[in-house]
Amino acid sequence: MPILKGALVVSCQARADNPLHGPVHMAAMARAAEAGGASGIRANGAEDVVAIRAATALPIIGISKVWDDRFPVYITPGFDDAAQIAAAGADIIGLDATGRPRNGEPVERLIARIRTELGREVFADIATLEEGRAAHAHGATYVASTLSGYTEETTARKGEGPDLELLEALVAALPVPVVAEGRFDTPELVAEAFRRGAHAVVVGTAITNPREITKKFVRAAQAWTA
Ligand SMILES: CC(=O)N[C@H](C=O)[C@@H](O)[C@H](O)[C@H](O)COP(=O)(O)O
Repeated sequence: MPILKGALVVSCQARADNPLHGPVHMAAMARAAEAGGASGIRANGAEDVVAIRAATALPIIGISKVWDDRFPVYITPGFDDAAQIAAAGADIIGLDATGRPRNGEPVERLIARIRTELGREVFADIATLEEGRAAHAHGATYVASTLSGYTEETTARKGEGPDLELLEALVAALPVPVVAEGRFDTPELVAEAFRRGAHAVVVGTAITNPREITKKFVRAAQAWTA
């Protein structure tokens, strides 16, 4: 199932250090997101994807985060990671499509194999316009601003809210659906993304990470009481 135009996709992810880590909590998050009107789910790891697949019929963008000190790429670095996520029930495979070194085959081959051997759409996480163009040329179905602020070249962007300029540039340059993802943490920013031509918007932390949401409120409380 594809991600439809105008979709609000909710990213349901919690790392091992998060009290909500684990498939039971992530499946409940996905059900809550669906009940709230979400049109898609992004999820990490085969266990979470299996549980979410059982909980909802919404399209799932599945990723597999694999950390390896030798390589900067950790979002679905290799074909085996993609195959596991597809087998778990993901409709669409999300991956790091930057040109950075990865533990696996070159990204162009990875994209081609996911499409032909797994029969899945590819959701390309990138950080720059050039990477977006390359991902499209390699056959990505969707191109998303996910990694802006998280690569060496773009770290300066991280403290600055979502990368609306990159979003706009991708929309102008590419004939494929461009998805806004990364620090879209208010309804107003979601509306702004659509105004700038986004096909869909993915929201994670601001909806599904109560620890980080609590921190924001606590900071406000502390600033007031200091
Ligand atoms: C850089 C990276 O690894 N991003 C990850 C990708 O899956 C997630 O940690 C983000 O939560 C997701 O992209 C949604 O973004 P935000 O949580 O800002 O709404």
